[in-house]
Amino acid sequence: MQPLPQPHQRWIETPAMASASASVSASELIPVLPDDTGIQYLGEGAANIVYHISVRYPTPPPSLIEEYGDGTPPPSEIEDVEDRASRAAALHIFDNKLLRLRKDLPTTAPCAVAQENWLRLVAPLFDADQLVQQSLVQIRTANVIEKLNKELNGWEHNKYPLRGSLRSVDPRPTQRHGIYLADDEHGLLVTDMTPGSALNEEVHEFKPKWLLQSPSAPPGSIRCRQCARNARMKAIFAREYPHLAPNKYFCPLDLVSEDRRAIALVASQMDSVPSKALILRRWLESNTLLKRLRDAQRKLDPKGIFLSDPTTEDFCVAMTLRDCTVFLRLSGKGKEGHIEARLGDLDVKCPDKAEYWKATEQQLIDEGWYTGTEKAEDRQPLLCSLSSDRWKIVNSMRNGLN
Ligand SMILES: O=P(O)(O)O[C@@H]1[C@@H](OP(=O)(O)O)[C@H](OP(=O)(O)O)[C@H](O)[C@H](OP(=O)(O)O)[C@H]1OP(=O)(O)O
Ligand SMILES: Nc1ncnc2c1ncn2[C@@H]1O[C@H](COP(=O)(O)OP(=O)(O)OP(=O)(O)O)[C@@H](O)[C@H]1O
Repeated sequence: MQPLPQPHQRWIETPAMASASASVSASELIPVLPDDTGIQYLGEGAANIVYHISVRYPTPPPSLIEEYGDGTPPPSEIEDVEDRASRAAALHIFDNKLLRLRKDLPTTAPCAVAQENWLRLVAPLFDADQLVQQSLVQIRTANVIEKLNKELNGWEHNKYPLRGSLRSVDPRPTQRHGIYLADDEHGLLVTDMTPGSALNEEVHEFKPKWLLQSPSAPPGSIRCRQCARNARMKAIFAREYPHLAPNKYFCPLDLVSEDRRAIALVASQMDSVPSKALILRRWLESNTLLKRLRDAQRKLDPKGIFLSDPTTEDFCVAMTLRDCTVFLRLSGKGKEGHIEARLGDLDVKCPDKAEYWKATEQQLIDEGWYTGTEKAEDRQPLLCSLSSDRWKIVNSMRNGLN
């Protein structure tokens, strides 16, 4: 198994990386984002910022070529119109795409490297229509990063909208302030999974996280890895904000359960509107995507962080699959309803995170979060599907007894 690059040589010099830069040097194959593209902030996570893009089509629209009709124009005009038509056709690659740009962090890789890793290590694990597709786009010529970083910075320092900005207020979550975009040659064009203009279309986004117990969880665990992590986070939150209700969460094992009651529960936890929960339930009962994701998580890390080499590609891809996002686009109604499901946020993790992964696991074990033996003052309800008390607690919560 080929190790991923080590910290001091991160993201360079392996054969895979060399082929990435080779493909990038064939830059004529990578589309260029036109200078006058409209770029509008959509959202961000810890590592990337995602933007809506609107490219400007040449005017008059190419359909005019048909409107010349019988009065044949001079050849130069025809050439001009044809030229514009072919430029417009080339711009269609930007249709239904978002622009995803990485933040300047030690754990993010240049987009060209991320793309090479995604193509080689992630895309083969799924069908094309199960993934948010991604491809490189050149952004250097349009000075995109400089402009966008100014905008991000401006939001933090100005109370009023920047000139030319469509946003009236800072859309960035406060905890994301202070981190900006990396000055890369490339960005990624990704399948746009935001709701379309069609009536009733909406998108549900969630992280399925660890769909199986952690291989290094202690014997007798009554919480799965994610429920252990969530219980710990809830306890920290409760100490800091004793009067606020914590975020709701669900047990990821329920997402791939064969028990219809567990699926109904998780669907209702994911969306409290009954009609939406019903759509989610039907999808959870019938989809093959999440089980495929679970099986890949198992295959790529059967031993866990303490017994595997966390710097291998397999391990890093397993961790990637434990932190990806599912986008569900719901359209239509009732039985006519359709769901398009795709996995996104599949940048192969950096092996530099190994110490963090080990420390996280050790903490969950040592503090008793897996075994439900956390300190009495931090005690959290045992809502994980691995706990035999789970239904009793769920029912008492439903009856308002908890
Ligand atoms: O450690 P976890 O399980 O809490 O996952 C981290 C995520 O936290 P979450 O629990 O999903 O809110 C975390 O997400 P947020 O910052 O909470 O949006 C990141 O995705 C992080 O990965 P990276 O540092 O961006 O590569 C994630 O780190 P790893 O997947 O590398 O562990
Ligand atoms: N293909 C997409 N279609 C629609 N929205 C998207 C898409 N990709 C990302 N987004 C939106 O942008 C947000 C941030 O994107 P993304 O998950 O790629 O960031 P990240 O930094 O990689 O996340 P993480 O914190 O998990 O590392 C998402 O939560 C989602 O709301």
